[in-house]
Amino acid sequence: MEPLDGLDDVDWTLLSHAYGPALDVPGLLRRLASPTITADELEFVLEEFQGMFSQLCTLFSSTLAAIPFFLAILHASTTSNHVRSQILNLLIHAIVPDPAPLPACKVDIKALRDRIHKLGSPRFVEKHWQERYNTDDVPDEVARQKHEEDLVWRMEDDFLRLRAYDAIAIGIPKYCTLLNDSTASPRLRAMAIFALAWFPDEIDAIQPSLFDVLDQEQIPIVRATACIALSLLQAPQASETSSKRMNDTAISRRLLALFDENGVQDVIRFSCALGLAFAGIAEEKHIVELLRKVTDKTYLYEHDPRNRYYRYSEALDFPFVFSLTRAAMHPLNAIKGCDHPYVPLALAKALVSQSSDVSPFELIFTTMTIAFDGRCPTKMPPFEELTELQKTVIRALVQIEDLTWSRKILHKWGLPSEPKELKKFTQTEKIVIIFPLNVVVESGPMLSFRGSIVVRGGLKRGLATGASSFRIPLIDFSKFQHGSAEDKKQTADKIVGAFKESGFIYLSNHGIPASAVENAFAKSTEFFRLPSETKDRLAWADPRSNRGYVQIGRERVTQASDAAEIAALRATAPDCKETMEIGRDWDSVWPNQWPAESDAPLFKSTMLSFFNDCHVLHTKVLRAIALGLRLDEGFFEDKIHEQSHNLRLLSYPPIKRALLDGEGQARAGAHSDYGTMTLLFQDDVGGLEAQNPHTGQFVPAAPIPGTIVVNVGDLMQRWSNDVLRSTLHRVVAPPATPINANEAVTRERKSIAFFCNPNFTQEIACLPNCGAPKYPAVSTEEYIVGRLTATYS
Ligand SMILES: O=C(O)CCC(=O)C(=O)O
Ligand SMILES: [Fe+2]
Repeated sequence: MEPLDGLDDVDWTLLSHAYGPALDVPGLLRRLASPTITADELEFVLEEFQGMFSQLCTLFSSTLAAIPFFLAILHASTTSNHVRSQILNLLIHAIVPDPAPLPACKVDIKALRDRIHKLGSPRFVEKHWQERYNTDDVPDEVARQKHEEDLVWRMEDDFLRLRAYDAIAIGIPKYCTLLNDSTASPRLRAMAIFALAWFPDEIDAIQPSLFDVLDQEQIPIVRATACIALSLLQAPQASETSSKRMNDTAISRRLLALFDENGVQDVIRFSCALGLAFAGIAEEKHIVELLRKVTDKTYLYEHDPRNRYYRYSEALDFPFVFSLTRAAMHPLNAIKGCDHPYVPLALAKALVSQSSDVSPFELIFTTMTIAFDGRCPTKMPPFEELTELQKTVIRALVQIEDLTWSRKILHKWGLPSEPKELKKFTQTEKIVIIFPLNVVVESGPMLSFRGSIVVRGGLKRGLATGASSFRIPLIDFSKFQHGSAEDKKQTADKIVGAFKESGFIYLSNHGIPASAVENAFAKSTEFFRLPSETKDRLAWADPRSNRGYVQIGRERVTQASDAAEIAALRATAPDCKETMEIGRDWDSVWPNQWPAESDAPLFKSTMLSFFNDCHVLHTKVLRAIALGLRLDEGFFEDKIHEQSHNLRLLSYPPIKRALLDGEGQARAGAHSDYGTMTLLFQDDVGGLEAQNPHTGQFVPAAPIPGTIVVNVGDLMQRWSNDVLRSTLHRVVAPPATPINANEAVTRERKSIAFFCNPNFTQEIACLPNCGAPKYPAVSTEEYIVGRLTATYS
């Protein structure tokens, strides 16, 4: 049979993908099946499919229709190894939006089947209607039908995912035969193993094939991939009771034995440790193995896909992980310092010696979390009341040069972020870091704590594998506000799709008049031109208020020319910017800090009106998010109406190029925002960049006139159970203009950010339709105040 028999029997005009009707799908499939496809053409075709099918993490009718043809091409003898690997990658991304080596990333097929089954049960629609409207009445026929349509629409994603899952599962025997097909490349074998990991219901059929890989495979990374796949296969689905014992399964026994095998390669030992951590049965030696990867940049360096990222290449790296370090970090996060004190100590040591490739921000967070046994005290006790472990960790923090973007974390723990203040807190004039346990991870810990770690919670940031392109889509919001019902749903899906994938969108036709934005920028510019003394009188004073003028970077930096002075300034003030923070104006406790009307005419009224415009737009975007998550459109309304937002005017002064050339220097270092979402208005200078979570690369979010950049914040990521992504971003300097033979100056930049928050008393517990909760519920206040207090000190 030709692989594409039947392609023309499908009416592709009736089907759609992310970019509209699926008319181009048959042509692309033909090109993919052609044995003479060129490398460039293949790259194009794959990128198209990637975008259409999995870019938005949403399934489309054409995805389903294309699956049998993908399987046929996979089977065809004329298909190259490379195309086969790529097909496997596409197929798995269609059913597992974020395939990473974590049980939490599995699709919960059992729950999916249950949900769909329930919809068909007698009188389900009526019962659901009665619950929804809290009534004992019976819906009339029109109401019933409308409710049923609505339910079906809400479950469309579930239907498609389950059908896609079943369609892709048909290929399992084929994926298994690839494992000992002598013509299959190592990369293809690794991809086939990766594909097999997502079908726990078929574990009986798959396990023997993967055990064969452990016995016979020669290439270490392929064997290592099998270790991870096996542990994922046996990890319980979220809806199953986690009491399923995994310490005495054939798989766990295999991994335990392999870990200890003489002469086994590091990458296999590491993968066994990861697998045992999933199973909740990691012992100290396994934890140490994971710790080693986090604290030693060079360990397994050559195996880390992050260091050898080739798009669509046949390079042999882990199909599962984007970064081995991040994979290792995840189980470590669940450890308690009282059980395993060597873990936070080793992490603190890595922080000070900069021997980890994890950002200080994340490393501090994890180190502190572990040192405080997973709890963040509501009030930091006096230093002398802390445990020795906690003292050592905090003393280590004093040694870190750049704490700028770690302020949020330090404040969360009630610690001052100024190095001087922090030093004072530790009461040691001369800071000597003592690592009392002489933590040398390489040679194993000095203490012998026995215990296991349980993998809890989810993935902080995506570890999606494979070649995923990063787009910040431009979305026409008028289609949501004024379009047909269908337009509205599609726009909501696009927004949610993009928030799942990149966490960033551009919004055009957003409804805030251009004149309002222009006025806000004009008044902001006038404000920052005021003399320093005038601005200083409005100084930001209290973190709970989070209102007022903040001068962080200091204009001094731009004038400094003496090398020693520059170095000193760099150490203390890497971010060169000043800001003005404005909150809701009717707060009885925390008044805004307004300049006198005579100093800044119309500043207050302009900003208050802009605050309101932004609040209104943010409620509309949240309506779109609600729809896109298949919630009631008004779901968020009563959770956000108190307007606990923060309007921030930003001004980045012109700066000599040399000052921004140093390593890590940026106008604003990489960070994520902490609220639900941020509306960002920027001038035409540029410099904003968002991090592609798949590759770690920063991608410019260049200014597009008339649009607003909207990004998801940490609180929304947590609220949505990691379904929506809070993406790291930063501001770098655009090209500089030479001012003389030796020096160049970068233009000044203005931006306005509107940070949106829920009501402070709102409980943030996993939203409906977002999977099994990974995080305990917290109130907004509990979550944010620690971070809000931290904005600047
Ligand atoms: O100035 C910008 O464009 C971004 C500022 C930002 O990301 C922030 O203040 O959180
Ligand atoms: Fe930001």
